[in-house]
Amino acid sequence: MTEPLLRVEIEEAGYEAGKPKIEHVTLHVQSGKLTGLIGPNGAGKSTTLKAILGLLPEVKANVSFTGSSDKYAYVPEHPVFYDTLTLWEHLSLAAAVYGMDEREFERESLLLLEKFRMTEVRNHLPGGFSKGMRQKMMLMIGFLLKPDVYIVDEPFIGLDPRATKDFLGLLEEERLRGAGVLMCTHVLDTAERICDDFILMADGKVAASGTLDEIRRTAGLPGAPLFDCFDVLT
Ligand SMILES: Nc1ncnc2c1ncn2[C@@H]1O[C@H](COP(=O)(O)OP(=O)(O)OP(=O)(O)O)[C@@H](O)[C@H]1O
Repeated sequence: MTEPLLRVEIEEAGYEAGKPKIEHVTLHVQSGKLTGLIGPNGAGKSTTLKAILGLLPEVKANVSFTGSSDKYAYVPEHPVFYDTLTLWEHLSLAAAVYGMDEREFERESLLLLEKFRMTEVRNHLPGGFSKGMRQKMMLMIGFLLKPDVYIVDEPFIGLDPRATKDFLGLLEEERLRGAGVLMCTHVLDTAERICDDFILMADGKVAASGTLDEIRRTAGLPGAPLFDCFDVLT
């Protein structure tokens, strides 16, 4: 097996000393693969992402990004934005922070605006955007950076079916380019369709991991949909 782009071994992590919320979470994200992080509410998925991103006060873990450029994009579940910057200015700011070439920035941003059907609102402030439009803005910033690894927290909730399709199309392009994706989601039928492997969490631990067939074997449910395995294992 080739060297993963992201290697995570969390011994324990949490929000307060002596009160770990997750324990013994190991996961790898491979180039060109999409890993789904799934589990019921409160299972520890977001905590795992925060531990990976270095956003938690209490973490005992080894996290290594081994991609060529060490670049990753985090797309949060709840959009974070500046009230006084337009959509275009958000893209421009991200490009500047990552030292992107001006012409490449313009070309890629215009393409992304078109793909996400947001060209007409590119000079608008996100305060006036709908939930889905804000979510699209976050996704566009992620895609603009063309990172080795995408860490995406629940991307589907605010997106309408067409935007979901646009997003999945772009994700597929990125996967073909060799990017790896770690994605948290509750939308199990989509996860089942698009993910190469899964980490199923329950009660702060990994309840099962591997390909859908491996998850089915762990659940003792050959041929079953992911939803049924989820039910049995959590
Ligand atoms: N900021 C916080 N401070 C203290 N405890 C927290 C905090 N955020 C989450 N927790 C706790 O950590 C545990 C795991 O929560 P986490 O948010 O990781 O779950 P999740 O799997 O992402 O759930 P969901 O599907 O509902 O988003 C829960 O017991 C939760 O109460």
